[in-house]
Amino acid sequence: MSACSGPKIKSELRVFESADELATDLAEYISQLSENSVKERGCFTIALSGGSLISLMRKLCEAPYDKTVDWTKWFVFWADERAVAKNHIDSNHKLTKDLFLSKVPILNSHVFSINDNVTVEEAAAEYEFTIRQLVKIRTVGVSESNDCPKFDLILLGMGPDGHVASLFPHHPALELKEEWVTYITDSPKPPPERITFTLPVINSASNVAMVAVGEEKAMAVHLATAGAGENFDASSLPARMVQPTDGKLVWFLDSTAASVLDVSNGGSG
Ligand SMILES: O=C1O[C@H](COP(=O)(O)O)[C@@H](O)[C@H](O)[C@H]1O
Repeated sequence: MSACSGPKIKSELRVFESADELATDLAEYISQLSENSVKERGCFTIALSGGSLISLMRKLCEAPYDKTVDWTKWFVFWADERAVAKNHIDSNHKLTKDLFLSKVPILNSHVFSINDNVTVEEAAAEYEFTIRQLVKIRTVGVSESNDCPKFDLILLGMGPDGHVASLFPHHPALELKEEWVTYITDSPKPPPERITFTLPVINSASNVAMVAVGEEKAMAVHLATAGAGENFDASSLPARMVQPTDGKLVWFLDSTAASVLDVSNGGSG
């Protein structure tokens, strides 16, 4: 692995020769954050995305983590979900259940999946209400800078277009300031209806990890991490808008996703 500080305050880039090496380090990173949060707060709140990220978490289900992580203290959320049935192939919940949740002893009552039996508008409102209740009792922390939830860790994948969670380039959802959770009905990537955390929630987390593998993401990685000119339109690249206010951002990249990194960023490519 080569590591370096990213261009923004409190960000770090980790570049790995292979996706397998990335998966090894990602498991260790998550397990360390879990241990710290359980020590400090008595629980660990983690929000997951879908896509390639979930298979990159595979080493967490193996030794030593299967036995060393305090799974009963985990509270699991989704940074975004597609509006399909929970047993549908496109469901982020199904993917997570098949590849991760079914392999570790996280309590069912600590898994906060998004309702697939109501409209996206209702599901978003219900999910936000649930999170508000958990913030009230401090299972989920609260940001010192605003009233947003402060998840211990939000894990984000990134599409080749730079989308994160279900926040897509130039979408009005990128502008939301008050909402914690919103819905969209016009996703450029199918399925069109989705529920997603807003940027204020993502940027209020204690830790955000951005995970990207594959050459098709190299240009988006470069643009999201490089210094930008004054005229750069941030909304053209949602990943660039991920800038935790008080938390720490770490990028996990394989060598192909890092292949266009600026040398000035310290990226080894
Ligand atoms: O549609 C989505 O795509 C992104 C990126 O997925 P990837 O397979 O290219 O890594 C994912 O992070 C998001 O959760 C998902 O809904």
